[in-house]
Amino acid sequence: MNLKSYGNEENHVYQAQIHLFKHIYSFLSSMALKSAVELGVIDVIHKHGKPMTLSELVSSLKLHPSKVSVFYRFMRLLTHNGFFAKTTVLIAKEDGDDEEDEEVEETTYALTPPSMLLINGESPCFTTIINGLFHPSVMDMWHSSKKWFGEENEQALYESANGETFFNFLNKDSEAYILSMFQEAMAADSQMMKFALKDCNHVFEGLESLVDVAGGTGVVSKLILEAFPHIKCTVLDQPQVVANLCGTQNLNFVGGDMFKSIPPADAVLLKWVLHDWNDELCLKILKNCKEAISGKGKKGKIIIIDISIDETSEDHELTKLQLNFDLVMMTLHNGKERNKKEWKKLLYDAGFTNYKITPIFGFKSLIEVYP
Ligand SMILES: C[S@@+](CC[C@H](N)C(=O)[O-])C[C@H]1O[C@@H](n2cnc3c(N)ncnc32)[C@H](O)[C@@H]1O
Repeated sequence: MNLKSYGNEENHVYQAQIHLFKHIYSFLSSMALKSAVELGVIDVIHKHGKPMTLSELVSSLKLHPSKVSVFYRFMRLLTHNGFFAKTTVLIAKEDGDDEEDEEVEETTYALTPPSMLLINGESPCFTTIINGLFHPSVMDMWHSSKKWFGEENEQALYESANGETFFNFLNKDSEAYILSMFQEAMAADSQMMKFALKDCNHVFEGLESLVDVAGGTGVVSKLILEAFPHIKCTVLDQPQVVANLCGTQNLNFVGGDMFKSIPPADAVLLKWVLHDWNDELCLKILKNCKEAISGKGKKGKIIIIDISIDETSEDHELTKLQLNFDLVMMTLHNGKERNKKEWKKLLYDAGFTNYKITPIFGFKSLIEVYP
């Protein structure tokens, strides 16, 4: 089978080349975004409080004056990709004589909603996800993928390439900043819950207690408590994650191991947790969750927030993002994003009898599970 079997029309060949090159070159868009974050372009425009001209940006960012034209082209791609919005303004140009100053047209760059998610100090801020995903150990592992595909073991690509698991790398003392960077990235995503909570209030109504399993620094629990202050929330995570965290009257941090046991409650929340693990380990977690809610009989519930891949969706870009997430989970720690059929099997295998999947968190879904 070759291109000729599709006919010789030029259009086919050109379209094929465009498709191919789009994918080969797509990493440049990611890299340009990473550089924009590193340079501080987004923070500088945010602090300026209004759109900035190219020369204002070059001077605020302390770029070398010889880089003005390359910086313009860099901003051109990022603007095309939707991270900056361009407007033209008239700026008075002083010409030194007594005559009225001449006005010249200049382009200014403003932030857009996607770049506003990358402002340091604002909430949510996703720069830590960029720093984490583009860490050299994560980027470089891809050079070992051929070796990895030839190996019999069950190591993730990250471990095969770097000689240690991704979670070990996060937990290493010498890399403490990496663990806090990861926790910050998770916390940023959790902040997004505040936009969706109103759509899923019904899920938390009537609950007296909730365990946020692998709940990190407790951002989601705190948001739930803002809406439902009477719920007794327990955040269970690894001892080193919760060691220095202070609870409140209704928020309790517990260091433990979700594979061993989970404190009892009316409901268990698993946000962005099951996608980290293979089916065998997810079954262990889910069975412990089932045990934790057993005191509530048929009324206990598990609330899962994770991706449910929909390959039939007409939103091709959304599905692509979900499939990209699946590769991140697969290569970093043998986790996986699941489609509807895979969720059904996993939940029934864990002994649950009833569940409902609702896509309400952008690319993620709310999955309500009952015994
Ligand atoms: C992807 S993060 C999700 C954090 C949080 N649920 C959120 O959405 O922000 C996964 C979490 O699992 C925690 N974790 C890993 N192994 C664990 C274990 N055996 N018991 C409890 N928590 C664990 C990690 O420390 C991390 O906080």
